[in-house]
Amino acid sequence: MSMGAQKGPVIAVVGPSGVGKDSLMEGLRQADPGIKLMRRVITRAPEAGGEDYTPVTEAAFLDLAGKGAFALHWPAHGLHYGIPKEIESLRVGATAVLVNLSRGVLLEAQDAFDDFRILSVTARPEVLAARLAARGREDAAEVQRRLARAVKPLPAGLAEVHEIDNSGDLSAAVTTALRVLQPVRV
Ligand SMILES: Nc1ncnc2c1ncn2[C@@H]1O[C@H](COP(=O)(O)OP(=O)(O)O)[C@@H](O)[C@H]1O
Ligand SMILES: O=P(O)(O)OC[C@H]1O[C@H](OP(=O)(O)OP(=O)(O)O)[C@H](O)[C@@H]1O
Repeated sequence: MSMGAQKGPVIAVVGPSGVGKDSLMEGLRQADPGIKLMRRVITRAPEAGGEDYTPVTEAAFLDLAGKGAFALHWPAHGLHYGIPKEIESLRVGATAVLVNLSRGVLLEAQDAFDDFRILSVTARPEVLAARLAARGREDAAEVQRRLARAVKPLPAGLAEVHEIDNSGDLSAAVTTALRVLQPVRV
């Protein structure tokens, strides 16, 4: 890193499956090219659709974790997810780096990053169900399991949480999110 290079904050985007985390992140990047998205390492089959991710086998994931390659990693939905330590270099010169995290790793993330904020995305339950069905990445049984964990609360002790309702138009949620991120810009 060059002397004096500015590091953008890490913005965790969290909320239940189908709420629109990835859509909101993509909308924010399109609205401001200085906003970067952190690509996750996931033990999900390649070409499953949705977000841009790095697909790996379970053995490769465990090897990477063992080598200390991840700033954060966690299991969910029968998969493993990892955030490579390269997130720190992505922050350099960025307005912000957005990363899709489990609600379960937020306290750990708050300790891991020196400038950390949270966008907590919400939508009405019937909206979640309709969106997961329409997305079509998971089968009906997996959709039901995801809906069952939709109400999981955020942990206590988080310093900065901004709630964004994405029950309506995505563009409205993007506009609201840009507004709440405004004060963090330098
Ligand atoms: N505001 C919105 N209005 C309509 N559809 C939406 C909206 N936000 C997201 N979607 C759609 O809902 C589905 C789930 O969104 P996604 O971004 O994959 O959610 P998440 O990453 O939280 O699981 C996708 O098919 C997406 O296109
Ligand atoms: O502990 P939770 O807050 O419930 O989150 C569990 C997992 O769900 C999301 O994954 P993913 O983006 O693969 O699924 P989604 O797009 O259906 O939310 C999120 O990024 C976590 O990895």
